Amino acid sequence: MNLPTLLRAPSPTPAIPPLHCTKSITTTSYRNPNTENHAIWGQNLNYSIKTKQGGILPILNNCSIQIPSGQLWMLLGPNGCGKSTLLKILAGLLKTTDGNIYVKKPKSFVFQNPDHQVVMPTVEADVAFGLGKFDLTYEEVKSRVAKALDAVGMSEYSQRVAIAGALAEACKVLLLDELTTFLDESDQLGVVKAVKNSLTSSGEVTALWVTHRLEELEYADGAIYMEDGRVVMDGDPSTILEYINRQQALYINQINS
Ligand SMILES: Nc1ncnc2c1ncn2[C@@H]1O[C@H](COP(=O)(O)OP(=O)(O)OP(=O)(O)O)[C@@H](O)[C@H]1O
Repeated sequence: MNLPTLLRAPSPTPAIPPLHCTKSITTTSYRNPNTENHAIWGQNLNYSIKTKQGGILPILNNCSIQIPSGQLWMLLGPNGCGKSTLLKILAGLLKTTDGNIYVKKPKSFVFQNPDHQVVMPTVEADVAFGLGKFDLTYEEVKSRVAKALDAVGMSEYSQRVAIAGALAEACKVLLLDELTTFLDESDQLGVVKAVKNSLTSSGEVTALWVTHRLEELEYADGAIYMEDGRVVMDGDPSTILEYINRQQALYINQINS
């Protein structure tokens, strides 16, 4: 049995419906990177993949982004708009087709599923260690470990361990991909607060956090909204939230009419 692959159930429906916007609204204008004030900067990033049929599928289209140092920014947008791709490009896990990038180093990418970290969080594996002497199925071990972690209020600890691993490396930039997707509401807010506290106490770590959960915006210093492979809006989280709520209302009206 592969203990590190223990997974939690996926969270309920994403908060953001497939919105559609046809033009840029209030994106910042991007000049040369100010590396003193910005930890993350990307200009006109393009990324496409080759399809099995030999065609080209564009994923990012002239996508530009900049995040001030020492702040927590959230990256939002409908499913498939390119958030994870952008994050992986900033992390250096994917190469852009073209565009310019600056990301302060050291940087670390924390995956949605903590089991995908290169250095595995050992929380679940440690809890499961004593179960080796029993003849249990994978599902039984998974369920016992989940219940035991729940019982001591540690369900969200794998994510925290993954983040701690990044902080231990003295990372200047944390790139966090939907960390709270597998967590319930109380664990979710615990992880957001842990990241926010780490940033506040260090003063020099910058984090970009991909999320679908609008309630997390409360903890953000800034937010970016993407559609169709590009940034359409960035800045104050409450302005982004108003925009998303307006678009959601329009979307619901459209499907009801
Ligand atoms: N290797 C790949 N092969 C085919 N399509 C891909 C590949 N990688 C990404 N895509 C497509 O690119 C688009 C953007 O993917 P990405 O995962 O970046 O979106 P996302 O905004 O993070 O989505 P989600 O919110 O659902 O996680 C999606 O339509 C996805 O299906």
